[in-house]
Amino acid sequence: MTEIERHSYDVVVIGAGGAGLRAAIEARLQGKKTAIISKSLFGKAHTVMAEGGAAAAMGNVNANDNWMVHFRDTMRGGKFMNSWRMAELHAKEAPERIWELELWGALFDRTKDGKISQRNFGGHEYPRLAHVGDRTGLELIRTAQQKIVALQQEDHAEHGDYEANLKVWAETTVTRLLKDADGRICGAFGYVRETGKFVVFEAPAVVLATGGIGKAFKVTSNSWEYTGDGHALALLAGGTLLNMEFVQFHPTGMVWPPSVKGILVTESVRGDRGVLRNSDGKRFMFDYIPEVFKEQYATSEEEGDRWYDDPENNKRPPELLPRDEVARAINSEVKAGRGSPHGGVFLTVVDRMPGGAAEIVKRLPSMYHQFKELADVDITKEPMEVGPTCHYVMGGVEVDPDTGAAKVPGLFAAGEVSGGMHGSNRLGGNSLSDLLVFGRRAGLGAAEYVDGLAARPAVPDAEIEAATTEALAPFEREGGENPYAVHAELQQTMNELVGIIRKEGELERALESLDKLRERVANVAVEPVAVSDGRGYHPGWHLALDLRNMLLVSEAVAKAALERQESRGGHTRDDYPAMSAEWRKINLVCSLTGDPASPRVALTRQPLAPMREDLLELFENDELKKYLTAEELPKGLAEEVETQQAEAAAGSGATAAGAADDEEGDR
Ligand SMILES: Cc1cc2nc3c(=O)[nH]c(=O)nc-3n(C[C@H](O)[C@H](O)[C@H](O)COP(=O)(O)OP(=O)(O)OC[C@H]3O[C@@H](n4cnc5c(N)ncnc54)[C@H](O)[C@@H]3O)c2cc1C
Repeated sequence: MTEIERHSYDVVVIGAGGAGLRAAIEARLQGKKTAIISKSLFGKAHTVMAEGGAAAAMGNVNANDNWMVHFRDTMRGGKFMNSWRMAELHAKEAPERIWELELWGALFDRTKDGKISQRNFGGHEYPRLAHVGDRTGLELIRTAQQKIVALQQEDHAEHGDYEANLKVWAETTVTRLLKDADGRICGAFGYVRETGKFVVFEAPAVVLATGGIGKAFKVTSNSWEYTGDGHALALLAGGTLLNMEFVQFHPTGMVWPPSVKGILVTESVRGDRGVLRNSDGKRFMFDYIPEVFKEQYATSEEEGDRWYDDPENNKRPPELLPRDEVARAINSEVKAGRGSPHGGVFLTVVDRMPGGAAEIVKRLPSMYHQFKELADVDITKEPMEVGPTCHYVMGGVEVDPDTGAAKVPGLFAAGEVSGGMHGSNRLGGNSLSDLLVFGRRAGLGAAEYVDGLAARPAVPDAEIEAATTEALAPFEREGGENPYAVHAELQQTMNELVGIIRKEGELERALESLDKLRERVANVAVEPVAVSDGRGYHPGWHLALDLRNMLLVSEAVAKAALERQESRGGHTRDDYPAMSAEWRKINLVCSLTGDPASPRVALTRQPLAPMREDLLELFENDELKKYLTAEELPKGLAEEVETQQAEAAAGSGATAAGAADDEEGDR
């Protein structure tokens, strides 16, 4: 009989990054007995890697900034596929969450007059990223942990037990969500990594805050824990995932040496005057300004450079276009044979800052050390070599924007694991503020859900038995596959066939490969180790279990990418290069179907909710016409567009479908 510990909570938060910690703090503040479960060490969540900052329209550096401008930028960045309600809540609440963080002890960099400093970033009209050098995520996590310790001290004073109402389960991985007979969440099942011991967390509400999926790709900026666990846990529990085709490839990852390929070079380098050049020395981004952004970006180097000191009277340089645009531009330069020696392009800050080398080191300390230590490159003297790297998944658990509730009663999600907020492409800096805004909302949503229950759901024994059997299965197989070999093949498949530029034939090949990999994943085997019933800190076993998750999310990404026949944000189809207003209206929703022992991803098309009239009014008519179909436009404008289309059709004999610029696209 396998030994299993059992613990009971009101709210279980899976993940100790920014979203998880903020959700847990909120649930505890609402009086709920809360557990935080994290497969990484406490304090080592992926959020600590966030460098650039947290976007919030506080207007500290440019008083013209406000939530409406931030909302507009976010919708533009996401190419209007965002859940507009999430983008609205985010833009309105982000400043409050940053000030709250400051009250809890965060030490942001300051402006000369003592306000929280804000820096420029791609796609943001005004300097908007609150930051701590280039270590903002670390400060966010440090502050949230400090708040958690403060709450634990309060609990100790009241109950004589620090963990009476808020306990952290570090290095503990959840492998299954548990449901009661009525299909409601009743807990989670996992193992302690150090000992391999199994634990059941009984709880009526679970918040998923597990981050992203980058480890399904070979070249990624993401850390080891990004194996799509939360996405897969939601699917396996009957939840749905939204628009998984949208995967962000950050334009600037390190390309050399091979051991560090993919590690991020923060966008702050470009925000702080860094420029991109090809092997001819040309500042090539001026050749890649898409139609939809022509109004907002400089067309000459001189104007772009003037913008840093006088943003009111100049347009921003195209190095600060949204990430998808910059990533595709770099990809095109490399493909055209104008890349750097190791397959990227050059990014340089040499001679670009008024304070010279000393200012570079001061403003970009982590980047200076990263290149010096990992690549032996002194960025104050030499350019960096950079190229696209899988960075962020916009797709994620389909949630109610206000409460973070997923489709399964009792399940909530926040942060990178959730979908909708960023549409087809996330703006830099919008994730850290997303974690705070929606982490808080999900914690609150979970607490209110628990308050509304007449009785706690019971955990059926069969659920625990099934989860135990599944977790032990890799030990039961003899002569099976090596999990590392299977993982390497999965990553290669995703990188090569479902990467930055996609084509129908390649996506079909990817799905065939994933089919074969499914059989191999079902056959991965590991040997017991010498301690703790054979399961004491056993990375091979951990990977064997994570593979199920990576396979499911890979299938979701590949299927959705094959279905969406347009190019938009983090989804570029070589065979459908234009953006289509008709496709914009469609969310692709993934769920699981078939044999529960070997489920398959099923896709359905779901209409995107039309934007509220008062939000539509925040945009210029010309901009709306570029994204929306005629019937989605405000009444007067729709009539104007219909007349134009009718005239165009009569003149050319062509059939006009969708909005005026529908098939013009933006790349
Ligand atoms: C290098 C880098 C720099 C970035 N810079 C910025 C930036 O400047 N600004 C910005 O806005 N965004 C930035 N991002 C994006 C941002 O950091 C992430 O999107 C964000 O931190 C995700 O936070 P999260 O709380 O959703 O997840 P995470 O911080 O990743 O936390 C996930 C947590 O879930 C846990 N977990 C996962 N699976 C399980 C499981 N099965 N069981 C138990 N626990 C589990 C993990 O251990 C971890 O504790 C950056 C990303 C990278 C890679």
